Order: sequence, then C-alpha cells, then structure tokens
Amino acid sequence: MADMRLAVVGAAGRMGQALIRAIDAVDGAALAAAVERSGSDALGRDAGELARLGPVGVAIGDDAEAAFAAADGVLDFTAPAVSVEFSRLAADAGIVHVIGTTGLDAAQEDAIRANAARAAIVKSGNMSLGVNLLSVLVRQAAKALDADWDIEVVEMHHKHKVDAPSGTAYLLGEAAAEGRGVDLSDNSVRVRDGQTGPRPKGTIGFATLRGGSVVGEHSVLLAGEGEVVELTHRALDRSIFARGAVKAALWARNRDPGLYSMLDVLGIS
Ligand SMILES: NC(=O)C1=CN([C@@H]2O[C@H](COP(=O)(O)OP(=O)(O)OC[C@H]3O[C@@H](n4cnc5c(N)ncnc54)[C@H](OP(=O)(O)O)[C@@H]3O)[C@@H](O)[C@H]2O)C=CC1
Ligand SMILES: O=C(O)C1=N[C@H](C(=O)O)C[C@H](O)C1
Repeated sequence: MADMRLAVVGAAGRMGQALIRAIDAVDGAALAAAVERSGSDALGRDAGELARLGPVGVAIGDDAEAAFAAADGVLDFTAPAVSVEFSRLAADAGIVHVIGTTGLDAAQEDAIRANAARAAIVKSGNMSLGVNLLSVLVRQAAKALDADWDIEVVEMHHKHKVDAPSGTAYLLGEAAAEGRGVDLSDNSVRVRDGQTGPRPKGTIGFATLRGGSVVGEHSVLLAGEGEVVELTHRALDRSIFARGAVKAALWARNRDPGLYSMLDVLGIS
C-alpha cells in the first residue's frame, strides 16, 4: 500500500514540529502538507527545517482545504475552535482526522462527534501508550476500592499551557469514574480555594501545577485510611504523543466513520 499522506496543522507549534519528525521516522507515513494560521511567521518555511530535520520539500502554507485535498489524514494539535473547524473540513474531504487538542467545551465536543458521522476521527487527551495504559490501571484500581478511598488527579505542565485541568487529567478522571460506576461531571471537584469544608465523599478531585518546561506529569492518588496508592506517568519527550498520533492515523486509514479513542487504536482495555 502507498504511504499514508499526512497533513500537519499547527505545524510550527511544539507538537506540530514533533509530528513532522515522527512522520519522518515512521514507515508507511509521508508528510503531504504543513499548515499554520494566516499571518504566521512560519508561512513559506520548509516544514523539515522548522522541525530541525533538514529540508523535506514541504513549505508551510495557510490553505487548509488545499492541504486536506492532497492528504489521506490530518494530525491536529492546535486549539479548540480551530480543531472544530478542521473536523468539518476533514469530514468534507473524507479523510482521517487525529485530534490531540485539549480544552474543548461541551458544544465543541458535540460538534466533533457530529462530524465523526462522516469520517474517521481519533481523539484523545493523550496519545501516548503509557498514559492510556495508566488509564486502564486507574479504572481497575477505582473499581477495586470503595468510595472511602478518596481519588485525586494531580498534573503538572510547562508554563505555556493554556488549559486546565489537562486533557489527560480528565481522561484519567473519567477512567476513575468509570471504574467506580459514577458520572464524572456530577462527582468532580476541579478547584479548591478558601473555606472549602471537608472533602465530599465519593468525589474525584483535580489539582493543577504549571511551571518551566515540564512536558507532562500525571498522578492519580487513591487515599484511604492509613495508606495511599499512587499511579504516575511522566512524559520525558513530546515524541511519545507524536508517535501515538501517527500510529492512530495509520490505524484509522480505511476505517468506517466514527469517533475512536487511543484505547481503540492500541487495543488495550
Ligand atoms: N493529546 C495529546 O497527546 C497532546 C495534546 N496536546 C495539546 O495539543 C495542543 C497544542 O499544544 P502545543 O503544540 O503545545 O501548542 P502550540 O501553541 O505550541 O501549538 C499550536 C499551534 O497551532 C497553531 N494554530 C493556531 N491557529 C491555527 C490555525 N487556524 N491554523 C493552523 N494552525 C493554527 C499555533 O499558531 P500560533 O502560535 O501562531 O497561534 C501554534 O503553532 C494543546 O491543546 C495541547 O494541550 C499537546 C501534547 C500532547
Ligand atoms: O499541553 C501539553 O503540553 C499537553 N497536553 C495534553 C493534556 O492536556 O493532557 C497532553 C500532554 O500532557 C501535554
């Protein structure tokens, strides 16, 4: 089979550059186009040079429709409203859309779900193997322990991150809620400040740290009487997310339309 032609949107971003390097390193994938927003300083630059690979002969442009017409799939780590618009364009073009963008609100999630009726979309708050394995372990631990065990999700990211809690923190919170058989939205505490009162039993708490260049660290703490179980993942390099995204695109090629997760891609449950 011919290489899968992939377009990278947000090509000049932290993840965009990691995606360009990952496509170069993976057999069966080829960079077809690289897209940035209109007005970006990166327009016209060679995508490989920007990603510190050396020239690859693909110039960064701002015409997403033309890029999608020349691609079999798009890798998208940009911003919530941008990913919603790209999911419409990718569905119009009938190509695979891999979405790593986090921080979407409920209406934006619904819009993407609607577009998944027309094309295969793989979406996850974290594309790494390690975090997806962690989510399975968290679900198991939450299932095994009763609501006397308090569950807290703690995350730390670099100072440039614009959304909180992280997409991964939600993914892990959802896994804990599923294991416990409750709905996360009715049972989460996302912020604490001032006279909070005692911790409400059965809730899943979130705590956010931001600083420096931390790629991404997540811990789920299950705190019982006299003991704490702690499950942790540390991302040491963005290549783990980029490799996962390329793997997701290759997996989704020729799949029926639908909204898929990284657990589907990795075949772990
Ligand atoms: N699911 C996962 O595994 C992971 C998810 N993420 C998520 O990915 C997203 C991006 O993260 P990161 O790479 O660090 O962020 P960056 O800000 O470094 O990159 C985002 C890029 O998208 C560009 N962009 C903005 N608007 C458009 C547009 N209309 N068309 C094309 N490009 C556009 C930005 O350009 P400009 O700066 O000029 O606005 C920027 O270059 C975040 O939501 C983050 O949480 C990150 C890592 C892993
Ligand atoms: O913004 C980031 O950098 C990351 N975002 C994702 C998230 O919100 O969980 C994944 C990863 O932790 C890095």
